[in-house]
Amino acid sequence: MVTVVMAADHAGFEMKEALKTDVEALGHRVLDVGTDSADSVDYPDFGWRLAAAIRDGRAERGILVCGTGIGISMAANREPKVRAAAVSDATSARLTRLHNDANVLALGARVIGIETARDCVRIFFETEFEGGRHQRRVDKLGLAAQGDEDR
Ligand SMILES: O=C(CO)[C@H](O)[C@H](O)[C@H](O)COP(=O)(O)O
Repeated sequence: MVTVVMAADHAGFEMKEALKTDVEALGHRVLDVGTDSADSVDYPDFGWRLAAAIRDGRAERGILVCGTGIGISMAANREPKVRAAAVSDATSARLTRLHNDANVLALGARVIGIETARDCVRIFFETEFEGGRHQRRVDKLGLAAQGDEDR
């Protein structure tokens, strides 16, 4: 069992509410940091709230929902401890666990339906990180951009 922090903007509110029961049915604890209605809000505020919970150790995993999953994951990924993947299909949900050790799943309520979202959530929690060559690459994700200035 892990604690899963969940956050959404107004576009993702309804999907976040629906997915809470899925997360609990998988045996995890939900920490809901809003939003709490379909009233219009700014997605960065909720991406940041989720990121703070991961940063402070109040949650090990997270789920984000906005219209596309993109804006809210961009905001959360400002925190180095967050590896949020915006995903629209089961294969991406599986591969982002296997290869990226994603700790946050970001979904788009205006892009996918609830059944696809449910599949992504289940696979996200069922799939273990593969490690090996992927560990070196994941370690680099925690660093500021750097490298060869000549190219
Ligand atoms: O952040 C987004 C795009 O990546 C989300 O889709 C937002 O939910 C969207 O921008 C909100 O738009 P709205 O017109 O204010 O509902």
